[in-house]
Amino acid sequence: MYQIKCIGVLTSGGDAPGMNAALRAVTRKAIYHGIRVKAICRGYKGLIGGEIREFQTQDVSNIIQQGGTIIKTARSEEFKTEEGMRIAYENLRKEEIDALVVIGGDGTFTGARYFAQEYPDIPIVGIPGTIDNDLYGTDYTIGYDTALNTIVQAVDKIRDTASSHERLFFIEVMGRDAGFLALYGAIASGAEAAIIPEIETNTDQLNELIEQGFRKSKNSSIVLVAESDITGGAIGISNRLKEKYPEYDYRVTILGHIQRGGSPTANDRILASRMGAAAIDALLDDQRNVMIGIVNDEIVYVPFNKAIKDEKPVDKKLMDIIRILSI
Ligand SMILES: Nc1ncnc2c1ncn2[C@@H]1O[C@H](COP(=O)(O)OP(=O)(O)O)[C@@H](O)[C@H]1O
Ligand SMILES: O=P(O)(O)OC[C@H]1O[C@](O)(COP(=O)(O)O)[C@@H](O)[C@@H]1O
Ligand SMILES: [Mg+2]
Repeated sequence: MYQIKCIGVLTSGGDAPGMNAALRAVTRKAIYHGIRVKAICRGYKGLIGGEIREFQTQDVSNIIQQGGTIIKTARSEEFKTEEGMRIAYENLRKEEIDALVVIGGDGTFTGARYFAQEYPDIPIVGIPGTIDNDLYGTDYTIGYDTALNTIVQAVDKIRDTASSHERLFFIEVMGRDAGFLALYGAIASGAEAAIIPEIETNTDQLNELIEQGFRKSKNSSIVLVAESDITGGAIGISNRLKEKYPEYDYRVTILGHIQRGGSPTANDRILASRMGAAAIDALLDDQRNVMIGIVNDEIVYVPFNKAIKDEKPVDKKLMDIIRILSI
């Protein structure tokens, strides 16, 4: 069996609270096992650019509570090319890195999978770091819980104005093409509805809300809308409302990047610590091209192709909960 002597670690794609906690766990667990650690700055972009430096245990001191990622992140078009991948591989060889831990989302794992096909001698393990929670094979991704809590805090504040002015608010949350933040954010904030891309009857959802529920017993309403071309986002939905029901006094709030920042919650720190340690265990166990997942509180290994390609289902019954609890 080939023994891993040095790993590279990078964060890639959108930053997520808890990425630093994962970086800390990967670094310390590797060093604990006598493996050297090299941090690659700015994701695949920095791998191509050779932005690589060795980390000691003190390099990850005092970061468990910090949002963002101290080793920076980036989205790299060059890594999608043959030439970009070749340069990346040469840099790994030059640095004597013989395995890679990538912390990111579906795009990061797609890149890792193609890279592994081209250069199979470098085992890669992925850690799911994205607020979107859109990866199959894991109940949670790092950053999702923090983003959800940020959404709830923001909606609580907006509700003050909604109820004082007796207004309807459409609040857009992130998620790319996934509705987890909108759906669970709606339940946790007591919103009257969630409009998510996984349920394609958005017009019906809007009509149902307005005709059956809205303003029967309340003078204000909050609707969480997942960003997506399918939903049209909060602006798209509100434009449709304006056409059909011009009498409503409504406002649109797009929460935007506040959802990506801030100190990670205890849950995200624990998840990141467990997943970071598990990534090193996986490499020691000769695993390759797998994402670390968590299912029913147990660590699992999910092949990259499954994590990326398989649809992660949302529990549509939760829409009923929102509807029933907002009568
Ligand atoms: N098809 C691909 N081939 C090679 N690399 C890819 C591919 N898709 C994504 N990547 C790499 O992964 C990076 C991060 O992906 P992105 O979708 O931006 O974020 P996330 O990993 O958070 O989903 C991209 O900037 C690119 O460098
Ligand atoms: O910050 P950017 O580059 O505008 O990207 C916004 C996108 O990144 C996210 O915040 C996180 O997505 P990823 O984790 O896939 O990068 C999405 O919810 C959002 O659509
Ligand atoms: Mg993604």
